[in-house]
Amino acid sequence: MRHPDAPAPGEPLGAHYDQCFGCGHQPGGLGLIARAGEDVSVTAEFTVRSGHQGAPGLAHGGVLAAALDETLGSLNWLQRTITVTGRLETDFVRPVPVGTELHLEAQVTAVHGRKVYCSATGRIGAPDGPVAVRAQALFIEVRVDHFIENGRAEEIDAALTDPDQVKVARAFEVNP
Ligand SMILES: CCCCCCCCCCCCCC(=O)SCCNC(=O)CCNC(=O)[C@H](O)C(C)(C)COP(=O)(O)OP(=O)(O)OC[C@H]1O[C@@H](n2cnc3c(N)ncnc32)[C@H](O)[C@@H]1OP(=O)(O)O
Repeated sequence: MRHPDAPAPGEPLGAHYDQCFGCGHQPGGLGLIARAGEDVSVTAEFTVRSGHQGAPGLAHGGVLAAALDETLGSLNWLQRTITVTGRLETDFVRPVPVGTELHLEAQVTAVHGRKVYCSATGRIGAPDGPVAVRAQALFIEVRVDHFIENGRAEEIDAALTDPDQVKVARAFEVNP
């Protein structure tokens, strides 16, 4: 399951796309930073900012689901495949105040053909802090054509001519 050329445990994974809401450099994004873990697992952190609020002083549930989704999506780096979220089931266990550093971890639990089953947890304040959110997810392996055929032409054209982006696509897809 873990690809032999996967980043070593502890290695930062970087952004799969600079404009990504989760891991890219978007001013209103999550700014989530993920690292490779042991086997097929990752850890990640993101700090809840005022622009992430739903109720006063608390993180929006959709933002927390996005953080889980992004962390789960980072598992792509360890498998060297491209997968997208097919199903994401989320448990919101505790409210998460603005200013919280959320510590996330995710792992692959099973693979059946193109289907990758995985789970994730987000904890408040520390890797062993109280559990705030949990997710069970199904990711489906796709080819790079999934993006080329479905993405807006403007961004696709820019991505395909960006050497850094092409390098990322190659790092995910062993047989492009
Ligand atoms: C230039 C590129 C750079 C690299 C970019 C990296 C990006 C990384 C991004 C990471 C960012 C973070 C992550 C994000 O935010 S990813 C963004 C959010 N996700 C999406 O946009 C995905 C939208 N959905 C689709 O495109 C299609 O539905 C997919 C591709 C998922 C499947 O359609 P496809 O036609 O291909 O396959 P299939 O329908 O034959 O299904 C195949 C199998 O899967 C099973 N199944 C499917 N759905 C479900 C479900 N909901 N529950 C249970 N099972 C489900 C299905 O029964 C079948 O099983 P079986 O019959 O074989 O047993």
